[in-house]
Amino acid sequence: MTDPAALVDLTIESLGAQGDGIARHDGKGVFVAYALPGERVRARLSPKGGNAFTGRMQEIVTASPERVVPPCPLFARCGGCGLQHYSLPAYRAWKQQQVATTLGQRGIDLPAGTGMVTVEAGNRRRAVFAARKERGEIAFGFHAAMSDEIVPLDDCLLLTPGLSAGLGGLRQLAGVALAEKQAADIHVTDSLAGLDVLVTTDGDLPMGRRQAVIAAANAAGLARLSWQHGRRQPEPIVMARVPQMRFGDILVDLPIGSFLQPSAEGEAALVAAVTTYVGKARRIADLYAGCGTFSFPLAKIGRVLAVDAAKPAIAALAAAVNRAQLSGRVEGMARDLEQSPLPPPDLKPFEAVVFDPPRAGAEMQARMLAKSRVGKVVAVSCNPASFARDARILLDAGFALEKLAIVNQFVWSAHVELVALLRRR
Ligand SMILES: C[S@@+](CC[C@H](N)C(=O)[O-])C[C@H]1O[C@@H](n2cnc3c(N)ncnc32)[C@H](O)[C@@H]1O
Repeated sequence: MTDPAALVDLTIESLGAQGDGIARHDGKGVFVAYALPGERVRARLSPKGGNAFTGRMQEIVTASPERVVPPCPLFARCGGCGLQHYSLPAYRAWKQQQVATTLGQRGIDLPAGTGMVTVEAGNRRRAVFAARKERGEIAFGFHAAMSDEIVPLDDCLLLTPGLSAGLGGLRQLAGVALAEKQAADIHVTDSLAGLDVLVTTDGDLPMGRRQAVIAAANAAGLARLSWQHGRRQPEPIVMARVPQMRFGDILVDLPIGSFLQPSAEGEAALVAAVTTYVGKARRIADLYAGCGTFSFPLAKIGRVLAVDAAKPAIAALAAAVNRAQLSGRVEGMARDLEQSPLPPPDLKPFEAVVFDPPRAGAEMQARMLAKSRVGKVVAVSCNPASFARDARILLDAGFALEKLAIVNQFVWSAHVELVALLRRR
């Protein structure tokens, strides 16, 4: 049996779903972060639980020809990116292969012509930063990989220019907002009106610090600053301008902490695939609609019912509908689709149904769609595994997977987004 602290030489056979190199040792899998397929590496083992080891890489004995110099000096310290050391063509081919393998495990083949759109770095318009105050000093940046350590950040290649330019002001804000030993997550969206910031932490913002926080938010030019203690209602602290986004031609006021696709370019690619796949339809249901990312572009095709569990998102969508005098064209409905998926009678009016659930997928709704007479389903997913499970339900009910588009909008990470057209045969 291997001494778990032993140094061993390993040959990396493949990359796992999280982007770690995978080797075998003593009949067990070894996961080695930052190692690439084909490489020979020297690693120190530690048990990972189950039938696996973690291998901490000590040396690259033989490097892959696909290994490149990571563009960011913080790479492998900062947990924000996992795959900057892989050449772009190899990285893209691996992502496409990941989707093919995950679907293959459910007996689903990639349709002919499946392509991938890649979003360039420098377009991430949403990010969550970590901040903590220790001995009067503020640490502000991203967490190190699988660690509480905060890697300080002056710039980041992933972020939009607006987010990058805001980093100094956000650090100053965290410095005056947090008490000694207090930690916070700082959620930032680069909206059309400027930065929309939500601080989530384990306490209220006390009166004694409030004026300094308001001054720091104004000095940083934030559009809005909100504060959330645990899971309580977020409280707006500063509202200089209403943070808005444009979906199709329609301006929507963003609710505090609401979902938004991570980049405008990724969103445009998803919207293009969704509207093309829907094609012609008089009535469309947009399930897991958020604030209307797809609903408003789809409203140019047909009448849209937009459904989401988040009441603030549906209220924001409804307000935008009223302002744009789109009532009759787009209707919002707040509903939990996991607890109460739309049943076949409610699905009857729709010629096309779009769904874009969180990572867990839309299993209950897929079961209802399988029993319904809806002819066209367009599935958007950030998790190929739950997509494959839900698609299998539809395929078993007589749908065919006609088209698939992969959107690589999580640059230098192992994540992918995809859009699929399933049509009832
Ligand atoms: C991946 S986001 C997609 C949102 C929107 N389609 C977009 O592109 O901006 C998933 C959405 O599902 C909603 N959601 C999560 N759980 C839900 C549930 N059980 N029922 C209905 N909606 C849910 C979230 O509020 C969120 O808006």
